[in-house]
Amino acid sequence: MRLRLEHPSYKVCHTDASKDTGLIHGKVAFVTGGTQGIGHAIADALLKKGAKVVIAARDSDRGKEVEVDFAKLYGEENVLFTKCDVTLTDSVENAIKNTVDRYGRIDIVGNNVGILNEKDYEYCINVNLLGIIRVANTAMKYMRKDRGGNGGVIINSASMAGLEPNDNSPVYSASKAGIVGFTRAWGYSLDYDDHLVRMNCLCPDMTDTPFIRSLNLETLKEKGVLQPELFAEDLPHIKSINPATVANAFIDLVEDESKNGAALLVESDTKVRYGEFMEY
Ligand SMILES: NC(=O)c1ccc[n+]([C@@H]2O[C@H](COP(=O)([O-])OP(=O)(O)OC[C@H]3O[C@@H](n4cnc5c(N)ncnc54)[C@H](O)[C@@H]3O)[C@@H](O)[C@H]2O)c1
Ligand SMILES: CCCCC/C=C\C=C\[C@H](O)C/C=C\C/C=C\CCCC(=O)O
Repeated sequence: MRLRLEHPSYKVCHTDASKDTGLIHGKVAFVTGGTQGIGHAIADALLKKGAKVVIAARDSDRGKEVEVDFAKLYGEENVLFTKCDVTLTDSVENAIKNTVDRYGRIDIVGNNVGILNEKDYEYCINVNLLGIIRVANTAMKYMRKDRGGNGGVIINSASMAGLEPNDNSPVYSASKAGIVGFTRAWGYSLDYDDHLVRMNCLCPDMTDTPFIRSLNLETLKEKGVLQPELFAEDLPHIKSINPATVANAFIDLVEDESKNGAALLVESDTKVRYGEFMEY
């Protein structure tokens, strides 16, 4: 049971689509897992602010549907679906190459894919942690200013579970804590002035997406979650966050150029704040 006190540094995060900070309008974004849930909300928020968005996902049928839907709203020149499985290096390289072939550059990465699977822990780490590293390292090659890119920002989807123990899912928690460490280490990189790529992460609490909606006693057992009965009982009582709130936090991390190596905690629809870490 978590004790959630009012924190003095809660901030208001709302996307003003008409405000042009010069960091999103006309820029090129690559969003993994962009066909549903948080990734879809991030893609939508970026398109609203005038970015060109490449949606990278495994399911081509769903991907093409989402491409058509977004094209109707934001113009077909501004959206592209590309097939991508984040566990496969060739697939990630191909998806990022498709992005650069179509739009000539990458400025923003929504590095968002993640799953829950305590049973097949190697696969879970492969998707959640190695997948994030694979996408970030591959995008970096095209984004780094010192390698011919334009700099930019990579935002990794971690979780509150990476900061406080999600006691039902230690492997998931470990993968997300790994993402927080990866992000913070990049944020401290001594050659930032050369590469000019910021890296931040999002740490949302339970968010109302197909991922969370698919959880019930049977699926929790299938995924090897600890004490599934206890958590299945809790699930209907949890108030999930709106994915649009998480997308607004994402936009904040892109537009606030002072943030590098930061973790933005989305605790509820009204409680968003930056994580505070020990300084040495
Ligand atoms: N929903 C939450 O409560 C919550 C809270 C905190 C963090 N997160 C994190 O946010 C991210 C998005 O979560 P969501 O709730 O929108 O999930 P979701 O399952 O609804 O969407 C994730 C998408 O990623 C895709 N995907 C899975 N494996 C893939 C692979 N190998 N390659 C490419 N795509 C793959 C899925 O098919 C799906 O389309 C995840 O990293 C998740 O861990 C979610
Ligand atoms: C009711 C729990 C069902 C199992 C959920 C499993 C994974 C969810 C992953 C999301 O990323 C959730 C995000 C944050 C949860 C973080 C910490 C939970 C701490 C446990 C508690 O509430 O006491």
